Amino acid sequence: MSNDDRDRESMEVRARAPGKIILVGEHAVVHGSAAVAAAIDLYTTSSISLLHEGEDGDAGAVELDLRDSDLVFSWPCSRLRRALGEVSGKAGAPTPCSPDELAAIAKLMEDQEIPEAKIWLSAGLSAFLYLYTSILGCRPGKAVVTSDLPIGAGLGSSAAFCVSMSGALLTAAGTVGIGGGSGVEEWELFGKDDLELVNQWAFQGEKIIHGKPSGIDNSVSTFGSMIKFKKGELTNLKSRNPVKMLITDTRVGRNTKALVAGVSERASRHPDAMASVFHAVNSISEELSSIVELAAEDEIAITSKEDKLAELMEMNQGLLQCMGVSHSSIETVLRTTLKYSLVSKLTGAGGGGCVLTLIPTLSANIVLEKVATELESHGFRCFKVEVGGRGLQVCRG
Ligand SMILES: Nc1ncnc2c1ncn2[C@@H]1O[C@H](COP(=O)(O)OP(=O)(O)O)[C@@H](O)[C@H]1O
Ligand SMILES: C[C@@](O)(CCOP(=O)(O)O)CC(=O)O
Ligand SMILES: [Mg+2]
Repeated sequence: MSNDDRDRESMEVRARAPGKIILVGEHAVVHGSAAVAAAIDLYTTSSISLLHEGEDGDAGAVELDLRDSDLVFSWPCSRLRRALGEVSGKAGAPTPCSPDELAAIAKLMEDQEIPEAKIWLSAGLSAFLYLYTSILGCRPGKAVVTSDLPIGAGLGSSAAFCVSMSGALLTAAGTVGIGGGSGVEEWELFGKDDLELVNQWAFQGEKIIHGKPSGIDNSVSTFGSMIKFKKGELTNLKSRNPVKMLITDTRVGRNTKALVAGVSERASRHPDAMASVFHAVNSISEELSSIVELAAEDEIAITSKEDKLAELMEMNQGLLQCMGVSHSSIETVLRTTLKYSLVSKLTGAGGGGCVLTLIPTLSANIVLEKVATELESHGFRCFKVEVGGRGLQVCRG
């Protein structure tokens, strides 16, 4: 074992990746339209510690500790090798998870006692096993995950999970680099090429969780800021006065994979009508991007920018209803905020989950308090987030 390998084994690597809001364009982005998303200051943090193989021939285990759920999962390395073969870990670009590999991972899930009420975790566990074994091989190690994000609520917890995990695993493997080792705990940023690589791995993880992701969530979680995203192409949107958003979590659980599949089914039943819907969403996203950029260059006044954003968000919400992804809880939030002349739209996959409400700069705090109180009286949870911040960050403990 080289000194570098020994150093890596004795060190814990932590990576944190933000959740996101989609301002406009969800679902349509899966079908090739543009969308606009921004990172938010709620993070998922993954840590990896590599462990030594036992002296007595015990190959050790791969452990995943999901702190927020109070659940620990463990797979003996010998069991992983039997199921997946002698995977040795991969330093470069990812190879997509093959159907055979996915079937083997599904079998490995059967060994775990996932509580019925938390069965949705199995998609995240499968993505973890794929990422861990593909990057590090079947060597022993321990991963710990914590998150500020509500899970399965439209704020991109699946992407933040895949990005932070890929970042931590690739750093532990020595594939992407940060200096580290100063003993002082501080978050560092990766270089562009390293971020690109992490993003490619995270996208493969998202595919296991979402089925057919557009890649917008993992991209904004990796690179941060506010972005326009279309067909895999990312444009950074400069934004001098970040928009202020109130987020309302309806607490109605839903699943992105099922909602994305539902929209695709509707599109195959009504191809022409849905193509027009996706086209309209594309125009909305393009217009919203231009307004954000003009405002960054002081070409339009802030109030005029906010009026335009509000109108475009309202139009996008109507089209999301056309796609069949709204929900009665979302409609309740829309009606409630409209009483205070505030515009809202669902964010993420919809079907429940979170709703965005644009907070104009000139709106009084008292209005914000009143609307939040009324929303919470319906059993919803409101919170304010900072929009457009940093993406993936890493620290060696
Ligand atoms: N911290 C986490 N630990 C384990 N699995 C997670 C975590 N965060 C997300 N996931 C996985 O992602 C799924 C939620 O993803 P998704 O339905 O896309 O909603 P969203 O990304 O909007 O939160 C969960 O059901 C789980 O499988
Ligand atoms: C519906 C979609 O546009 C966004 C899904 O976001 P979330 O997983 O609900 O946070 C799907 C995608 O773009 O991959
Ligand atoms: Mg998701």
